Amino acid sequence: MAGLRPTCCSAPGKAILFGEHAVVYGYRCLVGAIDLRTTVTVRECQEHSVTLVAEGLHMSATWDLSCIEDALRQPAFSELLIDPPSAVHPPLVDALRCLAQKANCKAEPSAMSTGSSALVAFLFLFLGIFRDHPQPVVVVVSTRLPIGSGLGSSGSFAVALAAALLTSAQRHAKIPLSECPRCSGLHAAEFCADQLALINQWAYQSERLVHTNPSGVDNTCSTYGGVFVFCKTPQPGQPSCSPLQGASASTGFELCIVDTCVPRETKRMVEQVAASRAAQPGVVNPILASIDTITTMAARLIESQSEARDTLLGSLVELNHLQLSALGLSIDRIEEARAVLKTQGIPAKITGAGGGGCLLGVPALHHEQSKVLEALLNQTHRGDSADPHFRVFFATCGCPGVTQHPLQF
Ligand SMILES: Nc1ncnc2c1ncn2[C@@H]1O[C@H](COP(=O)(O)OP(=O)(O)O)[C@@H](O)[C@H]1O
Ligand SMILES: C[C@@](O)(CCOP(=O)(O)O)CC(=O)O
Repeated sequence: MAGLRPTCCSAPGKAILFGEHAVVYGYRCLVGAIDLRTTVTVRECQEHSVTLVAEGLHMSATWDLSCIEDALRQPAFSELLIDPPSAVHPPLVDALRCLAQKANCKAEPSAMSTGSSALVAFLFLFLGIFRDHPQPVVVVVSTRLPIGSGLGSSGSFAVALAAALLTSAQRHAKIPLSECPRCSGLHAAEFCADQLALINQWAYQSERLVHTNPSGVDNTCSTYGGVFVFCKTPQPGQPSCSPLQGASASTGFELCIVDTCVPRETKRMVEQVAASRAAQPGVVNPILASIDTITTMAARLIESQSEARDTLLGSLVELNHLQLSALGLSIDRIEEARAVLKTQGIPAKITGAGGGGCLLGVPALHHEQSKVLEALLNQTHRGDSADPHFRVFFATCGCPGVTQHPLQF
């Protein structure tokens, strides 16, 4: 068989402009890929082992290759790990968790709980893609995204990893880059439509392992890039995506992001909304439906060249935040940041799952203004001095999706 092809791929994070949580229930969501990317390199390993180095989590994990080969002979893997995947069955999840625990792991104790779902996702993708010919590899993951903050770090991790593993497995990948007829004419860094669909399919199932019930917006945005309206369809993993038209969508636009630096887990926040919806459907369902109305209005506004656009978008941002807050997704620190932003005339809303994480402000400020804002936020912060500080930064929205890069040796 062909040897392992050393590979480097990156995938962007995402910012949900409008529609988070509602998107889980089949409503629309407006999302853009941002220029903070996760990069994955895959290289052959000299030892008889498989190693994942997750730099952002300060964690590394190694399995002896024979341990992986033994696992692959178990029915949970040989029968339930299908290529390409369309489901993650509970016995497979249990078997992946069990194998994750067999890793020789080096990590700060604080990274262990965050890291465990990363290990399960990694094993799912590695075993699934290399299932017939597991090879000794070292996989290194680095990211410019804050992890667990609402900017889609897990989706970009899954997409960059799936792309890098599929590319490096070459012979095993269903559509090797060099042999795909649709690829002729594409830039070397690009993937063709079939490859993107395959990457997205693997990444979506990987996201299901981390989040249980993801809408699929994060992995789809990291795969395809751009700015688009996303909606789940009854076919799992086959969403409807309508790219935004107009100048802003094609050139991209800047977002002002405020990170509260309060960690939270998407899975838990999604479960919280599901519990409220089950307890109070008559209250929660109309909120979700009205989020959809705002999402549609915002998409039309961004496409328009209206002079009043920023002002109108600002009021939609404000309204959408109040809806998310009514769903119980805000916390004191988010409201504290919003109050400071308001004094500067910047409407801001939760982006992503909420409960901590990031806010996005409209319109974006100049870089110098953002430093003043960051200082102001940290000065007026009423919390304990041991609390992490607010961070203010920029992201360009509308960036390219998953990409291959030349490998630096
Ligand atoms: N760069 C990375 N390296 C390893 N694991 C990652 C990375 N980024 C994200 N993850 C995984 O994704 C989880 C965070 O997902 P989530 O709670 O959805 O936050 P986010 O909003 O950033 O996607 C982490 O706990 C970790 O398991
Ligand atoms: C809350 C949700 O709509 C977005 C979650 O985004 P993030 O994982 O917080 O980056 C969940 C989902 O779409 O699966």
